[in-house]
Amino acid sequence: MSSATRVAVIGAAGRMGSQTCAAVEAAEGLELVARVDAGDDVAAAVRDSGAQVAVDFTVPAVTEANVHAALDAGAHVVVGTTGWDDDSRGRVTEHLERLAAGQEGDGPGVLIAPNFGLSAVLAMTFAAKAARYFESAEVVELHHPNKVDAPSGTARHTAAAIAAARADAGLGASPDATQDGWEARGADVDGVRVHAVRLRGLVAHEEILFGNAGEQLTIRQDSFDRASFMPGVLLAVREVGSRPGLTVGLEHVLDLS
Ligand SMILES: NC(=O)C1=CN([C@@H]2O[C@H](COP(=O)(O)OP(=O)(O)OC[C@H]3O[C@@H](n4cnc5c(N)ncnc54)[C@H](O)[C@@H]3O)[C@@H](O)[C@H]2O)C=CC1
Ligand SMILES: O=C(O)C1=N[C@H](C(=O)O)C[C@H](O)C1
Repeated sequence: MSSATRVAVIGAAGRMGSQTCAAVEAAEGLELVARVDAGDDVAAAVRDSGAQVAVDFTVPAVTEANVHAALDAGAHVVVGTTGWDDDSRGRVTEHLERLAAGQEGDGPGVLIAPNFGLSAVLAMTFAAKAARYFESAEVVELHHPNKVDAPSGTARHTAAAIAAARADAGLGASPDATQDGWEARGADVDGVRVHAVRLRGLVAHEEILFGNAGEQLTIRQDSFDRASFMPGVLLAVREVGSRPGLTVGLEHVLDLS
């Protein structure tokens, strides 16, 4: 029997899922054992294939249920799908704790990464470091028009990290004299304005803008091709089994946090 890590991909027919299947098939030490998509029984597919790691690239409405099903089927889980919040992450943590309590040794791991692209992870890390030094901060995310959610998971994660850094530094709200037309000022994510562009030709891009009197810092990253996400996905697949509990963000795996 092969000693390769057995991997199931959920959302296998989608843009990210199909690339992930190809990347797993081409990767040394990994074996693709299940392609799962809408209409399939996730728990049965993961259990029957003997998958050790399940990767979820589906849609926000179903990703949490898929994670619980894959955990119950005995797999570690890597998640790239967006739509997670404190409540859904909390339920996964409780599930992981229940599973760990019922077994010897370390329990399973779940790694949720809003973005697997190195340029995006670095941009978020740099933005979190820069945030304390600037009076103003805003985020612009730009994506292909087939994307179903806005703002992007990456932009939410970026804005939350900026907001936390600003709070730690004792900064208040960014200056903003707007009285009318708030709908044009983007979404409010933890007090940081986030703007979403949907444009044919784009894949996934983010610009983080910081301003002080007389100066500006712009951090920009571009994923021109979904191939850019694959090294991060494969790294997560290889690492998740040695990280019991819930990890949020590839920055922790890359030692950037
Ligand atoms: N973390 C990251 O680096 C990245 C995350 N994403 C996120 O990944 C998710 C998927 O993106 P795309 O692949 O572009 O979407 P997509 O729409 O191309 O693919 C989604 C797939 O999920 C399937 N699906 C729907 N319900 C299902 C269910 N109940 N069980 C199994 N499969 C189901 C669909 O049939 C489809 O094949 C989105 O949330 C997106 O924001 C996308 C790119 C990178
Ligand atoms: O839907 C996408 O395409 C992407 N989704 C993720 C997000 O919402 O941040 C990651 C990346 O931006 C591509």
